[in-house]
Amino acid sequence: MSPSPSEQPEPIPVLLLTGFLGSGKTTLLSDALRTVLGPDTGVVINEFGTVAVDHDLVQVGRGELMQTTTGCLCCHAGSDVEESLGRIVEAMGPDGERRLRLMVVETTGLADPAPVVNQLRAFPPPATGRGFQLAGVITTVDAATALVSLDGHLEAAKQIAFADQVVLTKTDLLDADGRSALDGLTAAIRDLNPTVHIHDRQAAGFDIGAVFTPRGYDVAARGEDVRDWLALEQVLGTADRHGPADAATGARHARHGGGVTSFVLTSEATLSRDGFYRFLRTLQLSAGPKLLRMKGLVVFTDEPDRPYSVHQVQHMLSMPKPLEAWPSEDRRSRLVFIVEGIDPAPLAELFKAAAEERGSFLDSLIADSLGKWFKSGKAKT
Ligand SMILES: Nc1nc2c(ncn2[C@@H]2O[C@H](COP(=O)(O)OP(=O)(O)OP(=O)(O)O)[C@@H](O)[C@H]2O)c(=O)[nH]1
Repeated sequence: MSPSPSEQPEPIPVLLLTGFLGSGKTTLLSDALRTVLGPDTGVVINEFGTVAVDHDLVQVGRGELMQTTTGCLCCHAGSDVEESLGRIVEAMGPDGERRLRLMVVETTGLADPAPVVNQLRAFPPPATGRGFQLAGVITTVDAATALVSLDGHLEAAKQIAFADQVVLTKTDLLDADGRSALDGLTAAIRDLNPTVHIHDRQAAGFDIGAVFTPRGYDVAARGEDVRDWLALEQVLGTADRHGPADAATGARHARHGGGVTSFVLTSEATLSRDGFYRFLRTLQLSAGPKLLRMKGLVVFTDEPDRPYSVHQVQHMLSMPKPLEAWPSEDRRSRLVFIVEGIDPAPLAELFKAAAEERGSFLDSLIADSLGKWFKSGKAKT
């Protein structure tokens, strides 16, 4: 028999953390875990590719409180969110459910929030135990690239429309032109979501605790578009909108972004540092807006005991940064790419040549690859 409402314990609040590719979700979450979220917070991280990297970049040592899912949550919302949250509760042991204060679910940068929000709102009260309740949607917005992302990707707009808290990131990277464009970006956010709270991650008074405080999530406060999208999702269900994976590369052909694919490049062998830097430079010079996101861990031959994290978001490349230690047993170099119209095969060749530092071969490949990328039938002009 279900417990009566007066006996029903408080559900575990769930915060949804979303935001377009590379907008700073994992960085914000890591900071929150370090500063304001205690050991009573469970975390589910969903990644687009087949190889999880964010899990390694968040924090070492969260053990059973961390679950990673690959494949896109918005395509498998039903099973994945509930199962992952349930696994965390289970792993905490008999007393775990009572001790959990909060769950945070980080989606992929390409996730459509509508099916995930629908799912989180629809969890029925459990026959026993606490169950889960959506307690807020936090969306990170990259001040340096958001206007371009909003232009080409409906998901970026939907992520803002569903938020009750928007966190503007990377305002520290803006030059004078970027600063003056900031008013335009704020206006675009307000157009999509007039009542959202907007925080600047880099402002002196930024209150990360307030952003990660569970609250009620009121769909009625989010506007008509959000209500329509939620209703539409209920009709459409969670059909696989990313399409089948390519058998050879594991690349997935997404219908979300019209030709967005993901693939991963790995190397068991350590990489030549010079070769890898040339590989990065080539990417930055040639891929342009076709490269939506690249991230991963690499290990260099001259420093085999320490991995480096590497990030590129559209044209913005962050140089590799050393991590203090290996975050897991997996000691391969691995790079996850999310691209729109780049053929993975020449990129894989280029990466291999870089790893081996085949100098002149690398140079000839660079020239070849550029040609292949831009001649590719899949490439957009
Ligand atoms: N300068 C600066 N860099 C930032 C800021 N926030 C994030 N970054 C950097 O932006 C890059 C991407 O950050 P992530 O936190 O991995 O972004 P993400 O949204 O989790 O990325 P995906 O999960 O791939 O969509 C990393 O190199 C971060 O260090 C910020 O406020 N300022």
